[in-house]
Amino acid sequence: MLAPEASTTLIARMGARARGAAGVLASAPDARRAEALRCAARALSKSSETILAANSIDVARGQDAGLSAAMLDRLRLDAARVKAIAAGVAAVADLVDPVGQVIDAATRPNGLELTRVRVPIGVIGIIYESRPNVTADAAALCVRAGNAVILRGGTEAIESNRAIHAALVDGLMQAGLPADAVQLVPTTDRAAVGAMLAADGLIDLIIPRGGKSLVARVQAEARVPVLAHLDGINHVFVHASADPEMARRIVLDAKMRRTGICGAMETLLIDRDFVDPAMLVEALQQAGCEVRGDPIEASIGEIVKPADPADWDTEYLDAICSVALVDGVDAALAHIARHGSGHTDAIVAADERVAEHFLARCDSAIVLWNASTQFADGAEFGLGAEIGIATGRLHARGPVALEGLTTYKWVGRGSGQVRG
Ligand SMILES: NC(=O)C1=CN([C@@H]2O[C@H](COP(=O)(O)OP(=O)(O)OC[C@H]3O[C@@H](n4cnc5c(N)ncnc54)[C@H](OP(=O)(O)O)[C@@H]3O)[C@@H](O)[C@H]2O)C=CC1
Ligand SMILES: N[C@@H](CCC(=O)OP(=O)(O)O)C(=O)O
Repeated sequence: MLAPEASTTLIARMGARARGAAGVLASAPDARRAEALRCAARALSKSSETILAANSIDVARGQDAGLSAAMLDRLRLDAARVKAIAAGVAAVADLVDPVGQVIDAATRPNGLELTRVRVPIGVIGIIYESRPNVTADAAALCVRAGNAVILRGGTEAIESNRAIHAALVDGLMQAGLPADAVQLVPTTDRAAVGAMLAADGLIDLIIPRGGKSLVARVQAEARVPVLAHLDGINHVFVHASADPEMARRIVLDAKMRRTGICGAMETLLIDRDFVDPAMLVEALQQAGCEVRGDPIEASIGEIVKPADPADWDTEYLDAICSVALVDGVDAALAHIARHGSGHTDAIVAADERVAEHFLARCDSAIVLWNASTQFADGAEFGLGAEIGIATGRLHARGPVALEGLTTYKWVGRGSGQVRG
């Protein structure tokens, strides 16, 4: 266990080094930042065996600790996955540089020319789950957008993360950029997470990517601005006007394509006037999903397990789903407002007016009409990659990639104007 003062000192040192590196990155030419990522991609490929050996230590420890099959799958690497990680880093190098982009420009009546120009945020701290590919993805996106990053990955992935981090640093140094641009918190002690959350002035933005326990800690302790990437209690609402076959396909995909990702549907809301609610419930059950609902509602078919109040607020991340009948779109919106987590919610409807009402009123980061919630993904949105899905209310919502990792500044060009 680290004493709180020791973790504060550790993060303060890392933050100071990151600040120095952020200055270098922000002024480095685009080609240099891109080159660093290409070198890092090559270093990752070359270190494949070292990374896999480190990963096998993590996986063995995870097995001993009784990690679930889903968590072990997220943790485990093989040669193909390492290759995909390296390819992902190289792909970020090919994205268009956001730094220096002019967002808009105007000339004031007095002749003062104003532009808004994209700039890096500075030092970003990311706290994320035990999934080693996130170490490379997050670092690559931060560096490409001119930011230094402090990475705090999940405990179970520490050895894998150390090996991946070493390759990333190798790439930075080959391109003449500072190693301190990408730092990995060297301890798994959660005191370091607390120190990151309190590191105002050292870290400019914290991105917490995780579930309930992390949410609670961030809410209680964060003194640094937070771009929350939190849980996905996602809904699909099937309106009375929905085409039944389209509804069936979307509901099945939203729940069952991958049950363990944050974009999976957790609650199905069906309009009481929809033609065949039981068909949707049966389709889920036949696909192996446990459906929890109100067994008294005969029209939703045979419900083996009743839903209790906690179900509406549960992110199962598993082949389990809650289902409720609701009276129209406004009742669905009220349910989502009460129980949703601001991640991704969808409506299936043929009635355009109802769908547009839902899209306008549902206040989640991603709202979809006639499409599966599993599209919540940076690559699917054409962003090239993602840090994750931002679930808060700040400027960057939904899939966050390069643009979300920048801020802007106003640049004024005058010819001697004074305000007088
Ligand atoms: N919105 C998005 O983009 C994404 C959201 N998620 C969400 O993440 C969750 C699944 O991931 P899971 O593995 O359970 O993630 P956890 O929330 O358990 O862990 C994520 C990270 O937070 C840390 N952490 C958790 N609780 C605390 C605490 N109390 N104090 C300090 N650090 C803490 C963990 O550290 P430690 O190693 O010590 O446990 C880990 O580094 C789901 O809710 C999923 O929806 C996942 C991916 C993307
Ligand atoms: N947005 C990504 C998944 C992000 C995610 O949920 O990650 P994880 O919980 O670590 O498996 C996708 O749709 O593939």
